[in-house]
Amino acid sequence: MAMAMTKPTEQAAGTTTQPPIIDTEDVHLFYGSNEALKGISMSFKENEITALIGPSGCGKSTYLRTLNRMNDLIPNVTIKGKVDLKGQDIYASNMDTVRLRKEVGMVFQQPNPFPFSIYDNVTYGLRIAGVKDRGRLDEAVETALRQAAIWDELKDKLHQSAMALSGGQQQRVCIARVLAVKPDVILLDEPTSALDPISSSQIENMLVELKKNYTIILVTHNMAQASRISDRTAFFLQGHLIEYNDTKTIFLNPQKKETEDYISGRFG
Ligand SMILES: Nc1ncnc2c1ncn2[C@@H]1O[C@H](COP(=O)(O)OP(=O)(O)OP(=O)(O)O)[C@@H](O)[C@H]1O
Repeated sequence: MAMAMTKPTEQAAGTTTQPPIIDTEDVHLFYGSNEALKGISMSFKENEITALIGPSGCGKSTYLRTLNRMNDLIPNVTIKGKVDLKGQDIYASNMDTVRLRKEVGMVFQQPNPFPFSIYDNVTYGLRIAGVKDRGRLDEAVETALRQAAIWDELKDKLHQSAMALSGGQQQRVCIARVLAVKPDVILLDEPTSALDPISSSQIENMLVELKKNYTIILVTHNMAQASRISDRTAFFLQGHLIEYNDTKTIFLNPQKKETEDYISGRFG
């Protein structure tokens, strides 16, 4: 299929002069010889939610993982192009990837709590960073669980196993675990697709609250979710970024035929 190759970043740049928190340019990613990302240029503004949408296999998760170098953990991956976080090249040889993944935290599709207590899950990142002060850890647990909108439900069972919680509660604990290390950016890869509608809606409401303090980038197959909570939406197809714009424009007035076909359910 012929892909329109206008530079989508320019559509999304708007008139603000605030520099993007993440800026990516011409990102290519190969799994062996399979080119999964074919030159992605897009940037993200602080305190916004961006949704990445597109049919299965179009490269959304792969692109998300380039933003905190999670693809480094996969063998035979080659990445070309630029990914800057607050003006710093995250692929520079001196980049501390542990620190990077604190600044750009990640939440996965399946809730993945550690087989520890709720308290130990939320304090995990702080404790490996050497924080031992009980008062500081207690405060961090309360703050993160409040931000994840689950403090009231869990405050009396912090020392129970996180594995015994429902899927929706586990996912909010996983989000609290990311929040506890005070990231700038939170990447979420289909965070509600394994959850029931009530848990999904609690997480959506939480994300809208969180964007006051964080930049949020979300892969979702749920177009209603993208249109409900995101400020901007990026449509991917076959490793290309087809269109990136305000969410309203993408859903109500898409500029590209491929986007229109996808959001109207004509393919994918
Ligand atoms: N670990 C991997 N090793 C090899 N190829 C991979 C790997 N992960 C993804 N791919 C390939 O890269 C391409 C993009 O996959 P990716 O998972 O990024 O797509 P996606 O849009 O997130 O799909 P989905 O919505 O189904 O999760 C696909 O062709 C896929 O098979």
